[in-house]
Amino acid sequence: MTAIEARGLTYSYGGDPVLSGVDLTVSSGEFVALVGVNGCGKSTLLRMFAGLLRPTTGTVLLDGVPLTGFSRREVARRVAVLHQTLPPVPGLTVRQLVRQGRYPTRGALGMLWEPDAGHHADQALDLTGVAHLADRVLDTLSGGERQRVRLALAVAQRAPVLLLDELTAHLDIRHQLEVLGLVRELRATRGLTVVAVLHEIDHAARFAERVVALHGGRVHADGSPGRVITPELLAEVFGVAGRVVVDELHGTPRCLPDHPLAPGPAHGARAPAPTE
Ligand SMILES: Nc1ncnc2c1ncn2[C@@H]1O[C@H](COP(=O)(O)OP(=O)(O)OP(=O)(O)O)[C@@H](O)[C@H]1O
Repeated sequence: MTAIEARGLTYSYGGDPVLSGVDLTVSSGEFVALVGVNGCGKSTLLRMFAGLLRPTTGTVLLDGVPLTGFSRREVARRVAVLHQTLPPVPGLTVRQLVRQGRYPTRGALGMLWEPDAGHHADQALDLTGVAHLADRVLDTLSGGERQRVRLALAVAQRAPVLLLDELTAHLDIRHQLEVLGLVRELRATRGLTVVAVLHEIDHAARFAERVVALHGGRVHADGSPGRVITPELLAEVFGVAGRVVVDELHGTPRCLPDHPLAPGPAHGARAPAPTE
């Protein structure tokens, strides 16, 4: 079943379009990695998937229904977003945030009416490895701790679609592997659909089953990591000459970037042949 579909999406913040004709279908239960250079529109696309931005033209469909047909609460029941920032509420603790942050389950008076809300929040804190931080005040947390709390907040929402932007920002290598492994596990155990912006191509290769590369406002490549992550992609999309080898342990591609290609005509050229 299709979870999210983008049909002919364009978006402009006022100047030249950032996205100009994005077509993308994400099936239920898929883990899709979005890759591309800084500023190519990955976050913009995720924000449109979450209903936070309206496309200039084109349509986003959730479960086959145009997003515009859902209220904000209905969207939030279906789609959880990893927020870029935590609310600047003085004195708010991690547990309070994750319990109260379950926006879609709130009643008219802003009270949590779902009997399991506290349990789900505590479970999300456990799952994301931040239970020990539950009583800490948000603004005392380190960057990496805040990042994992943001993930707990998204997981606590228990929406079937998880949109993750900058998931591994601020995390050390162990925590990067842990959160990516956790997301993969959630996808397997809860059948979540995951769309994640990943800057580390090797992470995309290792953890996602499908990689979508945005370039020039469109989908430039879309397929399994083995098909999409190639020296040509490094050259055409990232402007980098490099090699791609197969990681024998995981059977996934691994990039060995060598040097930036000269800007201009060289960008888009094929990467040089591997050297010894
Ligand atoms: N609110 C805004 N107003 C004007 N321009 C914006 C706004 N938000 C983003 N942009 C511009 O739109 C383009 C796409 O931004 P976006 O954040 O979607 O890129 P991205 O691919 O997620 O980048 P990065 O990898 O650096 O996070 C960039 O050129 C950015 O400067």
